[in-house]
Amino acid sequence: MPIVDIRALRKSYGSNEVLKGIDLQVEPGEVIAIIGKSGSGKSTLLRCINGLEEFQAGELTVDGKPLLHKSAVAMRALRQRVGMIFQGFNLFPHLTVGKNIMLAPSLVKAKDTASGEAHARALLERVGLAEKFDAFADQLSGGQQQRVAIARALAMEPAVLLCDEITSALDPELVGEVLRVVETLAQEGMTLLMVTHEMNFARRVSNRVIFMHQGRVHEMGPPAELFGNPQTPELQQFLKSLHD
Ligand SMILES: Nc1ncnc2c1ncn2[C@@H]1O[C@H](COP(=O)(O)OP(=O)(O)OP(=O)(O)O)[C@@H](O)[C@H]1O
Repeated sequence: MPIVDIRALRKSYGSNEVLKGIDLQVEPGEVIAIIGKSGSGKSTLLRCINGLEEFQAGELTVDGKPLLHKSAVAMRALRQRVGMIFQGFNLFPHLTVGKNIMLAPSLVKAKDTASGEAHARALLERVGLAEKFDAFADQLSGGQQQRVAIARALAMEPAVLLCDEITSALDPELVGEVLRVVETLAQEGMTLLMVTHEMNFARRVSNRVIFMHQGRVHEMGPPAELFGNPQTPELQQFLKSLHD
């Protein structure tokens, strides 16, 4: 059963139809890179999957459960299954790294503070920041903050992790440390959907690449095919534009 199953999804902002019938099945453990020009609907698609945006038509299920905006209970359950990391890290700057992670709902619910703290420390270890538990979030580099954001998302033990241009706000020398963490998660079997401008990463780590154009999945395939032998003029032009 796919972890994410999207059928004929349509989403408009007023009269502007931004997603024009998306079909996508994401299998467990798959790593999917979503590429395309600005405005093609990449972020909107991710935001629909985690329930941040309502859609007008189509079906979307996560882990077999339909996403129904009318049911608050269903939406809460869904949010716990879908982790999302953004370009901005969205940490509380004046709280410690440990406190930031312990604010994740699953850790707030931990039986006692000690078990919540132990879990938070283990998550920090996974992103290579064990020694930063007591540091304040705003004292970390952008790359470190993004790794904390990843640790916080992992606290929910999500069925799928959505990444929306998570390295775009970073200085170039900090990109690698964040991508390495994501690559490790991929190797560990995490299901990942990433909107990214990091084409080398997409080529190397993803199982499938989706090229979005004007609100549609315009081309989709294994990275070697999509990058090596683009079929449509739109993708050819997009790939060429990256080198200009
Ligand atoms: N909250 C909103 N209200 C109205 N229109 C929106 C909203 N969010 C996005 N849009 C419009 O939807 C379209 C798709 O936007 P989206 O952010 O999904 O594209 P994108 O491919 O992720 O672009 P980028 O790479 O620049 O992030 C754009 O035309 C955008 O102007």
